[in-house]
Amino acid sequence: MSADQRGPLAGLRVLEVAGIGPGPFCGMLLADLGADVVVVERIEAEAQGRGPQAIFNRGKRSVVVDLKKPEGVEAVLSLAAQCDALIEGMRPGVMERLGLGPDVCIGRNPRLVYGRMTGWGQTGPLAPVAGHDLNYIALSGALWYSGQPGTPPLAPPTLIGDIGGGALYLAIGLLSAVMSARATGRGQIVDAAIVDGSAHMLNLILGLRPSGQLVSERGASLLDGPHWYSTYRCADGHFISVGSLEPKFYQLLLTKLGLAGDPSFANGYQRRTWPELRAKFSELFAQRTRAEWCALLEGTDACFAPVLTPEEASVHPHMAERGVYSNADGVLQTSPAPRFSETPAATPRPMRREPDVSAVLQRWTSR
Ligand SMILES: CC(=O)SCCNC(=O)CCNC(=O)[C@H](O)C(C)(C)COP(=O)(O)OP(=O)(O)OC[C@H]1O[C@@H](n2cnc3c(N)ncnc32)[C@H](O)[C@@H]1OP(=O)(O)O
Repeated sequence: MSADQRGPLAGLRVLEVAGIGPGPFCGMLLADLGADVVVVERIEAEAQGRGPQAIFNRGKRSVVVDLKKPEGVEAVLSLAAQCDALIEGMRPGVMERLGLGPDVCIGRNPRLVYGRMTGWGQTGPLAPVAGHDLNYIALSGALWYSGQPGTPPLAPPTLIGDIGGGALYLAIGLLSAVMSARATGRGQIVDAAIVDGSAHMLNLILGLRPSGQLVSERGASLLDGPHWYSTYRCADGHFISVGSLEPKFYQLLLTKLGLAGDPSFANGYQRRTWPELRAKFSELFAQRTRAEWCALLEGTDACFAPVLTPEEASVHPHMAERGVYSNADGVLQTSPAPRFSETPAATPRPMRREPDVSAVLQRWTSR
């Protein structure tokens, strides 16, 4: 184990076949927490610069291998034989065609956890076709919930599908299967599909259906309709958020806004009042700048926060004190999460390219 592999996953060896989006993000998460992640890059892989790879490949090492050559496939099999987990995110069937399918890899290493990251999953009528985050969450039911009446659904770019429903579910799947392999000596395949993960994430809000707090009509549910759970534009064009879900916090918000005595807000929990009260809030919040609303509401129990850009977030006193963002190597990025009291993660360093596969094998077989 090298000195920079610090964190709760130190000693875990992961082989990542280079892909796009959720697979590499999962590899970054594991590397952030101390795993030794080696990426199998394509021959034409760009040199690591300040592109997107600079962040999601941080903390990893890489080797360039041509998987279209038998010796390249054999080299990757020799790495698979020495690691705990493998991540691949190609179209179903591609790894098998290359001679690197789960049967072959687990045949070489019975304890291997073989992680497969896709949008549609390994099975089902859509499994073989191309798609991206937005398509996967649209099909899963997770996209439907976003948006206001009369507007098309809006999803935070790739956060719900690629990251929430994809990379994070792959990570928990891999770590669960590694725990199981350590107990039983048997590895297995983890089929992490964004349609499964993003649908699974819906369970929290699906729980609101029986009570009628989640309904099919846009803008009429507990978390997309009320004026007290929304974002608003301020006088300077910036935005703020209020999320005063509980009556005592709503009352405080009204008091702070000077609306406690206004009878129209007294029934603010009744759905029929929401469109009118939302319009009133919009008018009110448009009268002052974001900074003025922060001065009035931030740091109180009114459940308020300004909507910040990542650059602004990085210097906000709360975020800065916790060191959530860093500017490592001149690239704005966020720090490893979550935090561990006994095995803190190391500060991520840029990916380093190994001269060849034998350099990795030497490290992986020397301990
Ligand atoms: C913004 C987002 O939503 S990101 C999430 C995108 N979706 C996914 O990742 C889901 C799973 N992946 C996929 O469905 C597909 O990989 C897609 C749609 C992303 C891309 O499709 P394609 O570009 O057609 O790639 P596909 O995965 O089918 O094949 C990869 C090719 O690269 C080749 N390849 C991969 N690594 C190497 C290597 N190191 N050396 C040589 N060839 C390589 C494979 O052999 C394969 O070529 P082949 O079909 O000739 O055998």
